[in-house]
Amino acid sequence: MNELPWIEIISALAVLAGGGGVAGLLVARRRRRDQGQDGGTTPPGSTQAGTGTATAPRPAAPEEVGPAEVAPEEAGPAAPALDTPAPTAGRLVRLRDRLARSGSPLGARLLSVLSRDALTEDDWDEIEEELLLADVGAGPTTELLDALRTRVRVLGVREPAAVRDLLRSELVTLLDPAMDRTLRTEPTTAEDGTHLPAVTLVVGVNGTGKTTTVGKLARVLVADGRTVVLGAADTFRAAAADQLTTWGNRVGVPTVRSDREGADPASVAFEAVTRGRDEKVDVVLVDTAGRLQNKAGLMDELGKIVRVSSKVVAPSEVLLVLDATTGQNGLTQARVFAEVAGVTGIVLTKLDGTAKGGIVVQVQRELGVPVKLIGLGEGPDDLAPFDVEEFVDGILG
Ligand SMILES: Nc1nc2c(ncn2[C@@H]2O[C@H](COP(=O)(O)OP(=O)(O)OP(=O)(O)O)[C@@H](O)[C@H]2O)c(=O)[nH]1
Repeated sequence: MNELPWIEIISALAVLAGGGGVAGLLVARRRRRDQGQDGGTTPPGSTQAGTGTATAPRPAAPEEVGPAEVAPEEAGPAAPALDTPAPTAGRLVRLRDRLARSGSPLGARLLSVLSRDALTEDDWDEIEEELLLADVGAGPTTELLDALRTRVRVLGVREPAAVRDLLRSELVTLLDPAMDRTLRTEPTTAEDGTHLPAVTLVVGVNGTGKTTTVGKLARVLVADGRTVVLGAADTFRAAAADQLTTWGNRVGVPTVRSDREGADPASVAFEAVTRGRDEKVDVVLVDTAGRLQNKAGLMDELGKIVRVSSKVVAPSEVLLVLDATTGQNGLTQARVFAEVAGVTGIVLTKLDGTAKGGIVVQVQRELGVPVKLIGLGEGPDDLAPFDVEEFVDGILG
């Protein structure tokens, strides 16, 4: 029997096996990259079902520094290759279809009514109902209706493109584009030359997406070239610190945490801010608990965190995380936090899962504080700086 065909078959099998291996590696690598960036739908530390339960193991042994109960979490030698977070610029445009996908977007529904031939009182009632259902709030709804009625009557606008422009400009006005939405994340220098990191406290009721937002915000800052330290001051739920550490590790950001459940959150915040100062880091992001039963307890805890951190450097941002799907209930919580914690900006999460985008208007009006960031999904880079015009274009579909 001729040996040549066998040699060829064996070589061919070897090539196939080798090639398959390379292809498999490429697929696996691409899958990992996709999960880490745009296409990823599973954030670190959360379950597939998105329940927020931390499943990730603690990746590195903590190194003891500072008071015995607080230990910083390092990226560690076993940490996987770092992610490259998606650039911040253009994120809202990239995620815009998430707004349009959340049921029928408010803008599109309004447009369909406004484009009818002759607008009757019933049509105007329908518009009012749409606005109220979308959580725009009673006051802003009346304002928008009045403005639209006047302009439709005075200008006699009829063609769809003109109606769209009209609605767009009224929605933009309602969202107050003049509000300052910049995140204060610039470090400063004290008179004696000490480096002072910018400190951002993230507050809000549990389950709104606080820990996830801190993780995503760290990625936004890293994408913008900032150095970051995380402080896991949500010591109520031990898994929150694990979740945060995992987020940090993915972008090479250390987490200061306590291994003792129920440890003093103010002491963790203090250690995080101190580390940020000593290591000349740009921004310290502090996650807090917020599941306190009453206002007095909340006031005590947040007040203490602010007081104690301010011994090193006072927070330049207090971001309140609100779940857009909770409507009026969220607004009540927001008022309490705004009163207690001196909120400087709102992060509205889960706007991808609701047709109630109007909550942005109501929250800003009620609290007099701008929405600075919005969450549009569970992927690690699904947090975008809020931009009024891009948002309105999103809800107009
Ligand atoms: N669809 C969607 N889900 C989000 C968004 N932001 C956060 N989530 C999900 O909301 C759930 C709760 O998020 P967490 O960050 O654990 O909430 P938390 O406020 O820190 O909760 P505690 O740590 O228990 O106080 C997680 O499953 C997140 O993935 C968003 O913008 N869109």
